[in-house]
Amino acid sequence: MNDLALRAINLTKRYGRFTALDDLCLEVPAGEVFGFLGPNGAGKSTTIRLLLGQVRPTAGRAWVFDSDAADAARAHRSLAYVPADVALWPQLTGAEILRLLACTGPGVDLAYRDELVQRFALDTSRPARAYSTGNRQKVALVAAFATRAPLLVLDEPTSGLDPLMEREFRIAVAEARDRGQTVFLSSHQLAEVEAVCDRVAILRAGRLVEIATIEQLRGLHRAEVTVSYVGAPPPGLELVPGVDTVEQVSPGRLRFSLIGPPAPALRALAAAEVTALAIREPNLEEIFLDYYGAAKSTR
Ligand SMILES: Nc1ncnc2c1ncn2[C@@H]1O[C@H](COP(=O)(O)OP(=O)(O)OP(=O)(O)O)[C@@H](O)[C@H]1O
Repeated sequence: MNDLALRAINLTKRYGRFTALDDLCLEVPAGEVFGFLGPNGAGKSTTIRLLLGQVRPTAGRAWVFDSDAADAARAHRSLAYVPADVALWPQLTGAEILRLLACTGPGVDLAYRDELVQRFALDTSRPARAYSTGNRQKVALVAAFATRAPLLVLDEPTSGLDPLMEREFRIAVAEARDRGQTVFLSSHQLAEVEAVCDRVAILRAGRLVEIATIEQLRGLHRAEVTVSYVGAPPPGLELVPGVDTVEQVSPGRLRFSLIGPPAPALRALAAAEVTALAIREPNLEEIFLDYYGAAKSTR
C-alpha cells in the first residue's frame, strides 16, 4: 500500500465565482494523526468532501492511498468516516446500526467494538431516534474506531461529547495510531488537536497557511518570558533579535515576548544577576488566534 494515506495536488473548489478551496497541496503519510484546523467557513468540510469524492474538484486531484478520491467506491474501501452531523436510521437500535455498519467496511474487530461500547458508555439497546447528538456521535465513533480501515476521517467528531467522553476519544485515537491507522481529524477543539495530533494544517479563507508539527508551530510564535533579577536590569534587551515588547512588571521583574531560538536573549540576560526565569510557550489556541486574528477581514 502507498506510504501516503492522503494526497492533494492543487485541489481547488469554486462555487460560481466564490473559491471555497484554493490550490491545496497536502500529503498525509500513513500512520500519522493529522489535525485540520480553520475558523468557520475556512474550507475544512469542502476539503473533506473532496477527499471523500462527494464533490468534484474544479481543479487538481486527490488520492486516498492508491485510489483517486473521485473513485469513491474504491477509495472508501480503505477509510472510515465520521461526519460532523451524524444521521442514523431512527428506527434501528444502536446495536443494529453497529452490526449494519460492520458489514459495509473493510472488517471490524468485534471484541474491540464491544470494549468501546462500554468505554463510551453507550446504551446500544435504544433506538437511534431516542439518541442525543452526543450518543449519535458515539455510535459513529465506535463504528469507525472498531474498523480495520487504514484511514479514519473524523470531521468535528467530539463537538457533542462531554469531557469524560472526550478523554475516551483521545485514548481511542492513540490506540488507532498504535495499530498503524492514519487519522485525519478536523476539529475546533484546539486542546484536543494539541494532545493527539502529530502535525496540523491551518486553513484560512480556503488557503493553507501553515502545516507543521505542534513543536514547529510553537517555534514560529511568541513565547512569553518572565525574568527576575537583582541589581541592574539586563542592558539592551529590546535590541536582541526575536525580543519584543519588553515590559517592567514590578521592580526587579521584566516580561517580554520572544520569537525564535532563545540563545541571543539568554546571552543578553547573562549580563544581569538573574534569580528566576520562566518561558511560557504558546498553546495551540494562542497560535491559532494569531492566524485567525489576521484573517478576520479576509472572508
Ligand atoms: N455548495 C456550496 N455552494 C456555495 N458555497 C459553498 C457551498 N459549500 C460551501 N460553500 C462555502 O465555502 C466556504 C467553505 O465552507 P466549508 O463548509 O468548507 O467551511 P468549514 O471550514 O468546514 O467551516 P465550519 O467550520 O463552519 O464547518 C464557506 O464560505 C461556504 O459558505
